[in-house]
Amino acid sequence: MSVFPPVRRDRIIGQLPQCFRKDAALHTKEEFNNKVKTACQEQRTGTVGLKISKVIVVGDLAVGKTCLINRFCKDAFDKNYKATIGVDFEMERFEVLGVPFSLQLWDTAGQERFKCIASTYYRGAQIVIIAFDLTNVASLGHVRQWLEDALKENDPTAVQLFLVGTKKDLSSPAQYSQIERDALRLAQEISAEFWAMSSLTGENVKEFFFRVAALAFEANVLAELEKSGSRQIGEVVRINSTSNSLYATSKKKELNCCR
Ligand SMILES: Nc1nc2c(ncn2[C@@H]2O[C@H](COP(=O)(O)OP(=O)(O)OP(=O)(O)O)[C@@H](O)[C@H]2O)c(=O)[nH]1
Ligand SMILES: [Mg+2]
Repeated sequence: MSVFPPVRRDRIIGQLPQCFRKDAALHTKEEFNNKVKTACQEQRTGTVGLKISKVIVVGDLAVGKTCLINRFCKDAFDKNYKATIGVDFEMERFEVLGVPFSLQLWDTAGQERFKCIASTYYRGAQIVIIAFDLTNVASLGHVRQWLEDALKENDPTAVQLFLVGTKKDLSSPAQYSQIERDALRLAQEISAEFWAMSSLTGENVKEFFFRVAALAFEANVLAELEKSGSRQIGEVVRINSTSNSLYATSKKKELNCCR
């Protein structure tokens, strides 16, 4: 008998959720990797079903990190700002291609005075989400610093990186297209997948977290297959080695500067 509660019906992922922008994506494939699909069908996903992948959400104070997590996990939105003190976390259980998969979402403090507490929780992250406010250019300017801090505690080559613009409901179309241009350029430079969303309206929030869960799951299954000597089903698989992976060759080089 499973010790976990059943997965919610609205957390079931049967198809690969698509990226937001093809020019700033971790990969642009339309479907899950074939080796992953086969492994799931044949129930050869090893320990992935028992794993909990750690996700950290970082970024300037008041950019909307807590609201983002609350919109997805609780379908709630609070217009009053309450600073996160240190960290907080939520667990989210998914079923991906029939296999249970969990994300532990760590909501961290953006305020300078709480940063040193929060940064002690960065370690062991598989996914780093850097949030900035689409109506605040300075918050986009601080993204590289957040990246550097997050990667100090983690293996840059193992981390999947997302750059998320928040508060889309507050930006005018002209303001949005200007900041999106800069954000796309930065996302490409740091090998991150770019998304824009609103926690107030919920626009793109569920799509984004489904994409995060799916890509984290895919990477975990590929790693598991590699670990268990996947020669039975073909040659050894390397994560990020497909031609569709936009950042396959640039990732290591780019991220070394942030160590
Ligand atoms: N209009 C609008 N307001 C938002 C949105 N997301 C967050 N806010 C508001 O922005 C303020 C800050 O949101 P938080 O989620 O608390 O920000 P935070 O990044 O967690 O801040 P720290 O915990 O201090 O790092 C709050 O007043 C929210 O209501 C959004 O999508 N649209
Ligand atoms: Mg917060």
